[in-house]
Amino acid sequence: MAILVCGGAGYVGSHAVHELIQQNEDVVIVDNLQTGHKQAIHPQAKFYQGDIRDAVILDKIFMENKIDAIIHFAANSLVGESMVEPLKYFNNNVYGMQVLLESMVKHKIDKIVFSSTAAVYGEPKRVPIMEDDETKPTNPYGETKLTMEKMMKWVNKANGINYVSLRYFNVAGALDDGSIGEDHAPETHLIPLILQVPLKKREHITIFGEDYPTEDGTCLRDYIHVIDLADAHIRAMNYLRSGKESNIFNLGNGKGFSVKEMIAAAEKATGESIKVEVGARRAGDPAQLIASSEKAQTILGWKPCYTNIEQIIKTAWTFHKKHPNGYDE
Ligand SMILES: NC(=O)c1ccc[n+]([C@@H]2O[C@H](COP(=O)([O-])OP(=O)(O)OC[C@H]3O[C@@H](n4cnc5c(N)ncnc54)[C@H](O)[C@@H]3O)[C@@H](O)[C@H]2O)c1
Ligand SMILES: O=c1ccn([C@@H]2O[C@H](COP(=O)(O)OP(=O)(O)O[C@H]3O[C@H](CO)[C@H](O)[C@H](O)[C@H]3O)[C@@H](O)[C@H]2O)c(=O)[nH]1
Repeated sequence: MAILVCGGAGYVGSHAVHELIQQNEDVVIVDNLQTGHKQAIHPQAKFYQGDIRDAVILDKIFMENKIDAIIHFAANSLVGESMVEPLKYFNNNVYGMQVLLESMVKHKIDKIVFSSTAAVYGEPKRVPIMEDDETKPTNPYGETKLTMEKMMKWVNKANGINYVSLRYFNVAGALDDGSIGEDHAPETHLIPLILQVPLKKREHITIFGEDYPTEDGTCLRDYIHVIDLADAHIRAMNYLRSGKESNIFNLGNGKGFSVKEMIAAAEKATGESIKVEVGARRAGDPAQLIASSEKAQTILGWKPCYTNIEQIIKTAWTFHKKHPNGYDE
């Protein structure tokens, strides 16, 4: 039996595939390569280039392979873009989930592990955030992910498809050897943008606002290493395999780092000084997002291995030094 990884050529998906194959799982990938990279596809995975909104390709995959469970990463995930093109997000994320679930019902696949996000919470009323805290997304991206969670909830009741939704906080880092890592275009995430300065691809990093109600005035985020995240997906899949009920888990390290602390940590990790400018706030940024991952620790037995922020940044640095222009060059 194989695992179908939707979006396995992307940043998080490629690391999850790597860990699945390390654990001797058979992996099938479907990815339309809209943001994914051929070079990130594990050579031992069977790859179908296609779109999850295409029921015909899903039929073909389910008929040609014995699929035990699905891990679903395929989505659009830029908060800013979702504010200006919300329908693109509803189409790819929500309609994509609909076609995938319909196909799962048709082919009697009853397990799915889903990439959700801290963006489902919106502006948190308290930190650390717990899974049953209020969900009130402040952007269409978060709204689509919450809708996708609700679709799984109702399909679970009606059709018996069991799910685990993993609400990630800020994903960071790369495989230790730097063979795969984060390559988004445009890049919007803080760590790869900071690292573009010592790579001489960017003059300085702009801090988006230093007037937040935090100790140094910059936003606090909870950074979780992509390999710890991959491990959580495998645990979630095995949790479903053991017949346990559908569930939702936060995934983070439980500690917030400010933008200024991240820049200082990157200077230490790279041994280079990083030029900084302070700019205006970015619309929609909550002052702090910090996870309580207690539930994942208790129920999935998950424990992050990468808790040192410099070490997390170092793994990203190894990837970027090896691939200064991303995968394609
Ligand atoms: N990176 C983060 O910080 C973060 C945080 C929280 C949640 N997430 C979620 O994790 C998932 C993966 O994020 P990522 O950073 O790896 O993104 P990514 O863009 O690198 O990966 C997504 C992959 O899915 C593919 N894809 C998208 N739409 C598709 C479709 N319709 N059919 C087939 N393939 C399709 C893309 O080509 C890409 O390979 C996303 O669902 C995202 O919302 C990411
Ligand atoms: O050039 C930059 C880029 C980012 N930041 C700041 O750095 C922090 C982290 O920003 P990222 O863009 O790296 O990450 P976000 O916290 O905005 O977003 C992440 O968490 C979200 C959940 O809220 C979504 O899941 C999203 O996909 C995921 O990348 C924010 O305070 C942001 O304002 C800067 O100061 N300068």
